Amino acid sequence: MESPIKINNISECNECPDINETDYSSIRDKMVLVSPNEDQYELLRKQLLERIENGNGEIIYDIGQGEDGRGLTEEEYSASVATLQSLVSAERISCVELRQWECGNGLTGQYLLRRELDHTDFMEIRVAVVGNVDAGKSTLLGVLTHGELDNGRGYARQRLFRHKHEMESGRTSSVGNDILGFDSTGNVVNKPDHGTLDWVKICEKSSKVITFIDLAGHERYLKTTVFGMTGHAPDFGMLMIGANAGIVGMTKEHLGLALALSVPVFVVVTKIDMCPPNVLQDNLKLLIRILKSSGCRKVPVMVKTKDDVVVSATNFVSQRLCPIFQVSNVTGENLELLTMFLNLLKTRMPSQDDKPAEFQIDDTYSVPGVGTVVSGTTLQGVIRLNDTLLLGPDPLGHFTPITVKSIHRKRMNVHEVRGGQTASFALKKIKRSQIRKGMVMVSPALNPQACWQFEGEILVLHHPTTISSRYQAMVHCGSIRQTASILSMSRDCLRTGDKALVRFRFIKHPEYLKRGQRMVFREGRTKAVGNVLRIIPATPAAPPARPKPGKALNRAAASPQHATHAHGPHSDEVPLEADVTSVDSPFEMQADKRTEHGHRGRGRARSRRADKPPDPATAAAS
Ligand SMILES: Nc1nc2c(ncn2[C@@H]2O[C@H](COP(=O)(O)OP(=O)(O)OP(=O)(O)O)[C@@H](O)[C@H]2O)c(=O)[nH]1
Repeated sequence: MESPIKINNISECNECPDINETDYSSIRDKMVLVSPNEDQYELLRKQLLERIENGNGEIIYDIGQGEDGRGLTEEEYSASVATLQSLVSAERISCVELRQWECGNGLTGQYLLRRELDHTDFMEIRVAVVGNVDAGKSTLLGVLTHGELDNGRGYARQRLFRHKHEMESGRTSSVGNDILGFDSTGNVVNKPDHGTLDWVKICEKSSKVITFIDLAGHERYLKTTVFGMTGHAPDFGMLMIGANAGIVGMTKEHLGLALALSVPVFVVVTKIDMCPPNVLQDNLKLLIRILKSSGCRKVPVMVKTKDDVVVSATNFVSQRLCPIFQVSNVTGENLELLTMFLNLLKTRMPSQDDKPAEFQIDDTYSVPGVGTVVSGTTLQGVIRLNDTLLLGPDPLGHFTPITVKSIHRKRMNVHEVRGGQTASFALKKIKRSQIRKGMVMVSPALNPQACWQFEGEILVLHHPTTISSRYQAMVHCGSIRQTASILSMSRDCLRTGDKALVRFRFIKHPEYLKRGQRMVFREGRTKAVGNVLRIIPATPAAPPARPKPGKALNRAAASPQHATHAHGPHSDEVPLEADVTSVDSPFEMQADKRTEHGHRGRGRARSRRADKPPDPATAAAS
């Protein structure tokens, strides 16, 4: 079948590297693969290995595609496949046919080439799962990871809930992780034993592991959901929509969040087994209209066949494409298409091994027999056992040398971890209370600097009235989640749709930020998104002096409208650091109150979290 989107030549695919040093022009012709001479065979081999290296261990290889648009005869096609198989046979690379179709009078095809990794290594893709309450998020993850269908009454999700109140209410409240492993030929390796999954076994058998970041659908837990989207560095977002409920509640909010953070999104419409066809069609029409609207500017693609899966997975990294799946967790309809798509996803985060190491902390633990453990994402570089990194910033903006005692990836003991991979580190000689989410561990070569203040360019997506100086809201940036107040801005006030250059100041402690990072600034339904443009480094140990009241501040004091947005104990002056740290932001307290239920639950049930890192025994052994 002809696919709706055309890929004419493999060199147009995103994973194809720039070919610079070696001249591969003599093997570009599709006929070379049919019967290469010795030199051409060697060039083909070299090019293939280079492409796999640049593709982080896997590529999709096209056979029979050329400018004449004619494909190959059956004999030529078989000969090409035989050459390809011979090329990979000596290299521990698997070769699996993805699709074959007629093109002109001939045949063309696509093959997945994936490097077989040793049992301690695997590719890692993170998928944030978002969508309104009851869209079927936890159920789909239960079905995908445990291989058993749902009964439509909450059977499959039971395995994923982490807290007693979640079991009782059927609602997810925390950020949870579930994994789905694929071997080098694309088969799912998850094999639950009495309903539970052994993560280490899955990772050992996998060449690729998808980590689902299961986020809460209820508005009450939005703060946690935003944290999941920013702090867990997802490669992709999976937006779930219940077929008969359609686009309701938080669906648009979650889609907007993914767009704001430039996370490519695919949509999964669930419950098609229980939805009247006309309702499904109406909801799909609305979804397509929203995706195509000027706010989203996506190209929706209905995924109905394996061909559609391959085409959409190959073009997905472009961010414009938005594949839409229609599935049932009860009958299993179309779940094989979704699984195949997940198998073909590629990480968006290159490992950048040559750069100094950088790791952002998204959680901390105290594990009996092991000590303090931090979990998070390696943003760049390589971190090895016994490496000494700088941990910080502490409340004074200092960074402390810290030694990595053991490393776990998905609960599996490893010797090193690289950019794009999540990990947990056991640390020597530090108390858990000295570490908080949002801190980093970086190579001393980076000479890290903490900042109280930074400038960002922001776009206000929604605010009921006007935002002016001294307005306070929560800044989400990577795993940083802290209330910041606006010190000054390039405009008098900001309304929905306005863009401005804004200077922020954190109210509790300094943070480690980097230029170019995406940020979300939100409080309740108010939301602004943007980029960090300039960091104003703090002088360690000396809290910043009281800022001089500037133009914007005087204006704020003069205008009653501005004054309504000024929060904190001193409404017409920016308080000293000591003042603000002693009084929590009313907004943060408000937000905390909203998530109180979830937080209490998290505290109580922390030891039962599925993503809790080490099993004390194994970690201690390392
Ligand atoms: N008939 C049918 N029922 C489904 C399907 N998917 C989920 N359900 C049911 O829908 C209900 C809600 O599913 P959940 O997985 O808890 O929804 P959720 O999106 O995770 O909800 P939150 O955790 O609160 O965000 C459960 O009773 C599921 O059994 C489906 O494809 N078909």
